Amino acid sequence: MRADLIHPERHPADGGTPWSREDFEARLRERGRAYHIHHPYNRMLSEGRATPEQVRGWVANRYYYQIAIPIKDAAVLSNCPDPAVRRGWVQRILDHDGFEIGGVRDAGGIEAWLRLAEAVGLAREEVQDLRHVVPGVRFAVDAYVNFARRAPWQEAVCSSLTELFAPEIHRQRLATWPGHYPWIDAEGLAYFRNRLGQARRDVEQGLQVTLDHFSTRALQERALEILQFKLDILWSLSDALATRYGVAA
Ligand SMILES: O=C(O)c1cc(C(=O)O)c2c(n1)C(=O)C(=O)c1cc(C(=O)O)[nH]c1-2
Repeated sequence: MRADLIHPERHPADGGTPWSREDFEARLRERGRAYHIHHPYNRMLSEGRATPEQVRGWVANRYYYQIAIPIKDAAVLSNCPDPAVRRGWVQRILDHDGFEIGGVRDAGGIEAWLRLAEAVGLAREEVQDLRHVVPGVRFAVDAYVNFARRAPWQEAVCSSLTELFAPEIHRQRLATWPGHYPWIDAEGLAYFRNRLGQARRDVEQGLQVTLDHFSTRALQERALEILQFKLDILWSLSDALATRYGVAA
């Protein structure tokens, strides 16, 4: 992990005039230009140039990210002393792990991802035992979880803000995959549909915490670095997939 991400004291205490909330948010959103939606592996997937093996490789490897997310969110909770923030944040764990409360049952995002895996022709067992997960994906995802464990909780919250850009990539899959990949059972795409609403709610909370906490110019610049670190994690994950499965020109 980059030393400056775990040692905030290496940044100057006063980096100048703080940006307004609107300006700061606009700068965070502007980082979407480096989102993995622009990675060649994702472009291949969304433009219909992926083989079944390349689709399956992506789904099986992304499962490792899916199962890491609630562990990451539990790390945020464990570092956060504010019950009001925890009350909102705990919902993320339920979103992914599912729940059964008062007769209401939701199978959760990990189960939805396994259904996606089956829809693309993978057996649950070969996804759950992680046999397809390549080292670069493991390292990238583990870096995210480790950052959330060790950083102040507000920084871990900030690192989740790639979710600002996630609804667009989910919408892109919903719009393009059925036409390009008719061999995938459309029911398997439910994960992406479910995330549209969940990500919007997540982003509201994550953005609130970030805009409140990173209030000096030096902190705001640090927030941008943290977001870039997370963008790099997702980009590296796709790089590792491209190395393993190739990218069609
Ligand atoms: O499919 C994607 O491209 C994508 C990206 C991201 C992201 O930007 O981190 C998330 C998700 N999906 C996702 O489904 C999800 O639940 C999620 C949680 C988080 C997070 O950092 O807490 N990111 C993402």
